[in-house]
Amino acid sequence: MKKGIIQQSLSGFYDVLSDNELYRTRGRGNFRQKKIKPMVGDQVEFDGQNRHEGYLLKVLPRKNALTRPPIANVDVAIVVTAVREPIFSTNLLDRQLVALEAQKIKAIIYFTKTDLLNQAEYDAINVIVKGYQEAGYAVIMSHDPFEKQSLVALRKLISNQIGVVMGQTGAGKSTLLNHLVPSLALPTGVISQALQRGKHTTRKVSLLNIDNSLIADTPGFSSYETFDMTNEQLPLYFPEMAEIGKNCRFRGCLHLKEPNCAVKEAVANGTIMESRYNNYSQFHDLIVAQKPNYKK
Ligand SMILES: Nc1nc2c(ncn2[C@@H]2O[C@H](COP(=O)(O)OP(=O)(O)OP(=O)(O)O)[C@@H](O)[C@H]2O)c(=O)[nH]1
Ligand SMILES: [Zn+2]
Repeated sequence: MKKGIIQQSLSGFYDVLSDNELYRTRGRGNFRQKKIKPMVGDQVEFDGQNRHEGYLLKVLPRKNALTRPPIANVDVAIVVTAVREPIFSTNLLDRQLVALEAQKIKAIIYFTKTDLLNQAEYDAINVIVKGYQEAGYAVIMSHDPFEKQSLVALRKLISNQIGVVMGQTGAGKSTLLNHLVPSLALPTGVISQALQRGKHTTRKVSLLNIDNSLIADTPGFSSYETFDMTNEQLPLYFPEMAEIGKNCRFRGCLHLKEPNCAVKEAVANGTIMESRYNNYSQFHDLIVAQKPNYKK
């Protein structure tokens, strides 16, 4: 019996990385009965020899799991966010950040396509960048999106961890990974001018060796609808609101209609970004309307 990590999953096969070797395995028959669905990032026990098909014997307990992209046991996520092509939306960014907070995954926001902006547009995005930094997020943005300094900063933030690159299709996830490690030579797509979005060039989740880290490239999405949480949990997943919300008059304040709400005050005086608050309130209503209501 060996131990390893699922590096990729393809039509019923799981490639397991163990001591720098890859082993091709299949799930044991009883996985299906037990409703065990192995995921990339799973720590597993398996039987196998090189160049022979082996068997996954056991999936070890997960510390976390994302549904979109599907991956388990992630320490850090690089949220690749294009400032245009596809159009930038704080709403989509906040949806991803909430999903990451819920799974206790550290987020790094990496802006791409800044080379397509004029100075005034760049300055406008920079205000948003400052807002996210003040909310506690690591943000990487520069005029030249893949300049050395940005890549060095990113390397430091992901060093020695298991990570995932996520974001809209066409945002530049594979392009970023190719800049980090040119020998990867991952295929990259084109942006459809008509749809102003990418064409799903990356089709599977797979972990790649990047320096001393394992980072997954993942297929992009065009919308992000995952809210696996209750409306009471949601405010905890906006870290700046969770912090300031300690001063609200009511415990469990949802920062909506309650009086003496410290969060609403902070929005009014500009300490909390208005866009974050508006997104929060929209997500809150979406979760309440979600049927059946998600219960932990
Ligand atoms: N000008 C400019 N083009 C970029 C930048 N980043 C990516 N691109 C281009 O945008 C297109 C899409 O990039 P990809 O790296 O394939 O995007 P992706 O996020 O991996 O897309 P999916 O695999 O579909 O999820 C390619 O033509 C890239 O060359 C950038 O910072 N500036
Ligand atoms: Zn409040």
